[in-house]
Amino acid sequence: MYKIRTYNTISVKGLNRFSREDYEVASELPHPDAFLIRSQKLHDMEFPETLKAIGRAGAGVNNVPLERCIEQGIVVFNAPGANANAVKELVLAGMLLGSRDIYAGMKFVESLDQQDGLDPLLEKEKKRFAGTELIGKTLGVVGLGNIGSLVANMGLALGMKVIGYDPAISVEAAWRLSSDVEKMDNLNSLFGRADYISLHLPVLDATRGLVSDNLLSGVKPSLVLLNFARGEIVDNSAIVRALDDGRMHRYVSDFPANDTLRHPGILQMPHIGASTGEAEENCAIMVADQLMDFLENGNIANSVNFPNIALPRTTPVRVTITNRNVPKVLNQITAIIAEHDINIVDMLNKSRADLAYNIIDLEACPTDDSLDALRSIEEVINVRVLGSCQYR
Ligand SMILES: NC(=O)c1ccc[n+]([C@@H]2O[C@H](COP(=O)([O-])OP(=O)(O)OC[C@H]3O[C@@H](n4cnc5c(N)ncnc54)[C@H](O)[C@@H]3O)[C@@H](O)[C@H]2O)c1
Ligand SMILES: O=C(O)[C@H](O)COP(=O)(O)O
Repeated sequence: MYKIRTYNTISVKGLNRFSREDYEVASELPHPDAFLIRSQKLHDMEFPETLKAIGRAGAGVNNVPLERCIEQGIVVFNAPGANANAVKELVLAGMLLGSRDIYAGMKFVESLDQQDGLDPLLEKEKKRFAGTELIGKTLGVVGLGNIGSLVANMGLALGMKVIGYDPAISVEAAWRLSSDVEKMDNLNSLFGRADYISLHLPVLDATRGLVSDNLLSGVKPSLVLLNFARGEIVDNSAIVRALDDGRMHRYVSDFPANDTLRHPGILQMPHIGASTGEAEENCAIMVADQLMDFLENGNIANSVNFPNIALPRTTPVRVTITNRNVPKVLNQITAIIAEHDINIVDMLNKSRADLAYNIIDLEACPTDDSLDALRSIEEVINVRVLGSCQYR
């Protein structure tokens, strides 16, 4: 029986992927094989020794200590693209909220009491809530991955001119992107030209505080900056300075913070970019399927720290081995298996940065001694046996 410990609200459709016969799934579960999470912060958590995998039902993995997971051989999965449409649609709402004074206009209407002469009052006051249109304006998209590419294409569909910046765009994302999106060589040029800028990059050491006084020094006063990526990418004090000095128009953010609350130029939402039924289902289903294939077959798809790898099962007994990616480990592994007279039927080895991962299908169950020998190889991080073998 595999044990999945859940954090946050995970869609039932995803939870139902786990069969009752083979899986126990609950929020309070000792000795879990895997965590299934959304934005739960794991940096300060000591992981149980039984933990083999973490499934993030979403895109951003800044809440997971990836380096520690590599050291401990824990595979971290996410759900790339599964919530991209939900975010794209909220960006559209954000662009409209930033260009038309919808929020202030609605607050004004809510402040009114029933009265005679309501119509003339509305007609008199509506000039306070006039705005501008999106058509013909320039949209700058920073990060052209799953979400950014959808946002860029949406901008074109709205009749906007779209410019984009992504120094590490993937081939898949580049295929998705319309050739009408103009590629920018640097962020300063993008920030200098755009009327709307939408951020769709991960928070990393290199992107923390990226939107700073420097970048905001050359923007248009009409600028609406949209942040549905992560709060840490933007220096809030620089935003407040730019708004207070009239150097930009609005900041629309999915990441409220104490220093941005109640600023009239900042429109904030409570991190709801991915909070649609569809996105929650897509993410939970994708990650649940990935976790099951990993726990049952050792295959890895959409990991953010391990190589992606899949080998069709050729025998009932499969061993997976994670090791540090240095020379001669594979030789030692196959030598130990041969010394114990076990036939390898099929195997696959893949590496990613400092990690290597092996899937080995065997003709018979490995013995206790052979497993001890494999685990004692200095560079081996973990060894799993998948199949109904009995051990002491
Ligand atoms: N508000 C929400 O609820 C919500 C929902 C989903 C994702 N997100 C955030 O949005 C981010 C992007 O999501 P995604 O699904 O598009 O991810 P993705 O991995 O598909 O795309 C991210 C893109 O950013 C690019 N990038 C990296 N560093 C960059 C830099 N310095 N400048 C410009 N581009 C850079 C990458 O090359 C990649 O193409 C996530 O990391 C997450 O933090 C927020
Ligand atoms: O990175 C993501 O996928 C989003 O920030 C969504 O986070 P959530 O799953 O907590 O809504």
